[in-house]
Amino acid sequence: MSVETGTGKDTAVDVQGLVKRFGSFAAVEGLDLRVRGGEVHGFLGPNGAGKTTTIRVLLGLYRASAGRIRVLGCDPATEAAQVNRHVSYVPGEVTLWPNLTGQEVLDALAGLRGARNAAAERRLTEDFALEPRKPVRAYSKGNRQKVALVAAFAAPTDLLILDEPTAGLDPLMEEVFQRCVREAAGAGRTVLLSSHILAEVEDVCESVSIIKDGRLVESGRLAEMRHLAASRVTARLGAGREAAVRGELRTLGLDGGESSEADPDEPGRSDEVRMSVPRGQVTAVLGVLAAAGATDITCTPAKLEDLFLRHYQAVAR
Ligand SMILES: Nc1ncnc2c1ncn2[C@@H]1O[C@H](COP(=O)(O)OP(=O)(O)OP(=O)(O)O)[C@@H](O)[C@H]1O
Repeated sequence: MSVETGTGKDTAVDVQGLVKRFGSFAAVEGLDLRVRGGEVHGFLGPNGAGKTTTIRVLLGLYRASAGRIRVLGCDPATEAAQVNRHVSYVPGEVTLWPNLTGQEVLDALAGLRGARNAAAERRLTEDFALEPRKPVRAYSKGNRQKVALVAAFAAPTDLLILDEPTAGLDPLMEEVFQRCVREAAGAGRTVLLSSHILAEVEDVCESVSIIKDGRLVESGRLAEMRHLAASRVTARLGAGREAAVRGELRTLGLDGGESSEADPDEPGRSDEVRMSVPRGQVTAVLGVLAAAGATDITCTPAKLEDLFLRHYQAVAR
């Protein structure tokens, strides 16, 4: 199945003005979300932001209260079977039939789907070090998660919707997961990844949407976000230079930075200044610091984590 061509670019997920109410409570309030075909798209937001609710609407498990939703060109409210044929879904808490073995679960899931790539399944079972002969009731949370991941990646689907899929995976398996995501994208599949593991998102996603209180607060390509985010600059200033340097930083439109007191146990050491500097001003700031004879100058490029965390603060509704 090919993705929808609706906005000039192939769009795998196209959500406009989604509202989902539970009684009088709006879990999602006018959300726009667009995922282009073939990209790995991070779906971020604090607890309770509405990610799982949105995903459930995408899968046709919840009916939207309002909005236009298209998944691979289909409306999940009326074409859920069509959507589910072409979508792999992994929830954060996988529940499986406890009396079946891992392999029997994979057989059952493939049977329900009606399509299977047995070779991919065998390879993924090995990659994720899954013990397919064990009964599911003997599996740890991480192992149950692995069964769902093997089934999802092995299925011949165009879109993977992964809702906190790596909760419970150990670091080695996290690596396998990231490799699988990259391979899926390399094969032209689209991935929508909801995750609280910011490093994971930073490593595998090309673009992200951040939601809060059921609304989109930021969306875009990570490379561009990185470019917009500020760098961290620290330096040590000689005694008596601080006021002059702060004055010069203010003329550049910066707030002069924070400073830490000189360590009383090390009287020879001067004060440290720390500041957040927009990328375009880094060269000018380094020039000011160098001219003032600053030492131990460090400049750390923007971490996406800082950008993300900005949106996680002040969550209370
Ligand atoms: N079936 C439901 N009935 C009533 N309220 C619900 C229901 N499902 C979710 N909610 C509420 O909707 C809001 C959004 O929940 P949702 O699970 O979508 O958030 P989330 O972004 O996935 O959070 P988390 O990161 O914690 O998994 C929350 O306030 C939640 O309590």
